[in-house]
Amino acid sequence: MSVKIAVLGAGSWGTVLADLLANNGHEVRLWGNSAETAAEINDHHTNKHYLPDFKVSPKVVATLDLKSTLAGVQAILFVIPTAAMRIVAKQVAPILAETGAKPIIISATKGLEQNTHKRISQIIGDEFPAELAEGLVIFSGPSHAEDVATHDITSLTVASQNIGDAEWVQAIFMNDYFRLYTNDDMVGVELGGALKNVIAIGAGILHGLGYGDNTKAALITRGLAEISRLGIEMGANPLTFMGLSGIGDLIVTSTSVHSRNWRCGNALGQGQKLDDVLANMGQVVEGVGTAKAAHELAQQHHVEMPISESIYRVLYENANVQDEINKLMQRRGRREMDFQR
Ligand SMILES: NC(=O)C1=CN([C@@H]2O[C@H](COP(=O)(O)OP(=O)(O)OC[C@H]3O[C@@H](n4cnc5c(N)ncnc54)[C@H](OP(=O)(O)O)[C@@H]3O)[C@@H](O)[C@H]2O)C=CC1
Ligand SMILES: O=C(CO)COP(=O)(O)O
Repeated sequence: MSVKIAVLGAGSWGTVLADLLANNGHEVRLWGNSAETAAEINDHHTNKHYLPDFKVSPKVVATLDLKSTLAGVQAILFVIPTAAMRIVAKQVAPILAETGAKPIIISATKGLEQNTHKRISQIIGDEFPAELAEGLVIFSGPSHAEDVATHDITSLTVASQNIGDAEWVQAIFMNDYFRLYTNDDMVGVELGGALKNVIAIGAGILHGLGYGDNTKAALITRGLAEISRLGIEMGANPLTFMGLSGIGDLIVTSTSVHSRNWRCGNALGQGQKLDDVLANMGQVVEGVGTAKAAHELAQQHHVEMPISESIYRVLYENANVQDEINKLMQRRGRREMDFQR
């Protein structure tokens, strides 16, 4: 099966996924907002700012015009930062309405919207008619663009309320190094993908401070406990957090030098200022915005998320990291498997 697909977002993940789809035999248009990047991809088959050593398939066509990018496509893959999701969705929806096209919408974005705390599926639900939004497929799991670029074996989750749409997406992406599993738990898959970024900032902080492997394993495991606690309260299937979009993504993001969230935390642990770290990253660090949304959601749902709350205070209230670690260690003793509030 060969399909026509629009990939929206010419950053690191969008570029690698466009390349993978083109190599799978699909017709791919990669839309971005930078004329310079589009020219570089079309003329030199590189995107050096985002992926310095990567050669993009010459079959990927980079575009700047959204209307022509969307013409005749069977699927649209959003791969832009959470902060741009609603802005771009508002540009896409009227173009589809004008032509009556009904492509499958896919999102590989991981985050929660600032102020509303909405998941990506809820933003899509606000901006697109129900018949399109209901088939949305969420694409999530342990997958650094840098590793997929070198065809490292990678497994992900594709979640949809409409499992037939998830299976269609599974089929167009799978190849000998890329394996996808379907899931119908949108809440669990989306929350796992968003909230792990906050814990990954914490893992980076611990590394930057010189803590060892025991500490990092404790953070990851107790981080998963609090992600699960909020997720269960918000209607997720607890088992989803044991899957690729849960523990899988939490492990990769909390242990890899490729992770922007981990690198942000590492720099903070070494004493750098958040504003400087973000200015120097040159790429999105989703966990910073998500930490605020997680803090607000935890309060709203009366769920204890002590690690995420500490990271929130470090990021937004200039709290001292060592004081926060001490506070976490001095909490009263708990039962391990307590997923109640
Ligand atoms: N990188 C990875 O390994 C993975 C990333 N993800 C998720 O994918 C999403 C995108 O991440 P990633 O590709 O890494 O991000 P990058 O920071 O590498 O790139 C972001 C891209 O989005 C573009 N963009 C930003 N705002 C707009 C807008 N309003 N209109 C059009 N394009 C816009 C940027 O354009 P410009 O260059 O002009 O600023 C840039 O091309 C994030 O939610 C991330 O968590 C998920 C799994 C893996
Ligand atoms: O989600 C990711 C890997 O699965 C990418 O993580 P970072 O955004 O921290 O680089």
